[in-house]
Amino acid sequence: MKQTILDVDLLAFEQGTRFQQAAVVDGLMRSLGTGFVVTTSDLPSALLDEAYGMLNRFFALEATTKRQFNVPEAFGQTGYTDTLVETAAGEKLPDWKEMLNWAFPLPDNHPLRQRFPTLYPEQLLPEVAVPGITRVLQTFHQTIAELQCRVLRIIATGLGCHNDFFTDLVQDAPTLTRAIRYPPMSEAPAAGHMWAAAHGDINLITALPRATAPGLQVYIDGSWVDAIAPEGQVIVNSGLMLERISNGLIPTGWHRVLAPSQANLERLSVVQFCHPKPSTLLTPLSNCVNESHPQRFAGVMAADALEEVLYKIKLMA
Ligand SMILES: O=C(O)CCC(=O)C(=O)O
Ligand SMILES: [Fe+2]
Repeated sequence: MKQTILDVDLLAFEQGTRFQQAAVVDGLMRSLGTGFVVTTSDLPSALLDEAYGMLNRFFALEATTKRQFNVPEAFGQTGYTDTLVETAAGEKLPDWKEMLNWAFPLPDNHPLRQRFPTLYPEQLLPEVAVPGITRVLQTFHQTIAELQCRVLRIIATGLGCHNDFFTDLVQDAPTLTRAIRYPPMSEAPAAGHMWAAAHGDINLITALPRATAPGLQVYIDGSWVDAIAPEGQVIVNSGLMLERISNGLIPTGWHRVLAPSQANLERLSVVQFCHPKPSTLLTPLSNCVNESHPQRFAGVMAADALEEVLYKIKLMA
């Protein structure tokens, strides 16, 4: 059967009849069989445009200025990451992209920060270079994080759990928002680099609002398909951690970012990786294990799974 990406109606789940709720859950689970689903976003279009405007100003700065916002010991979990650093697992060539990452700041003495300092670095945003950027990017982060929680409630229901199964797990987690600039391919240092080589994300789910240009492709039924988030909607893809928890029932959504043929085109995107707390033991849910689906994965701590991937993608040098 050909699988397709469906649009899931969050309000029908939250305010609809039992029958409507069941239809939403069913549609979401069918769609996530591809690793992807689309949903309406509460992100005001004006906020997204304001964020892209400020990010454009940041990425247009001199390379030496941008590098002042790099935090070497943060492994790409906050601040600026230069081009040609992140490398998809198993790939030889690094991606042709530069990034700014940020998360919700936790207090110094928060027990999760004390225990997992690598995953909770002191947040650094380029406020001095682009005044006002912190407020815009933090509002963006909060709005999308709340949207991801709403999607997770439907996923939890689809997995046969209480709809709040993920709510505590994502509280104070190192959920990360990432702005990416993909420079024109004509400026790449060698042939063979991609904007972002094929990969699955490590986290639970990732939200991808509209970008400034095409390029995102998703792997469905053995082929690469262009994916463009329509105005007012976000694409959500499932990550490796959700695949593990669901015992493979929800596969990881494989994707890549391929530059269109115009060699002088650049692209900006902002995506958010929704994480569980690093102390979470990610283990297949008993609901998802039966005779025809034997337990595929052992339990692993979320922090270990994340650090292993940060090492493999060359963020943890
Ligand atoms: O830029 C995009 O549209 C996707 C980015 C992405 O897949 C990632 O950073 O993991
Ligand atoms: Fe990704």
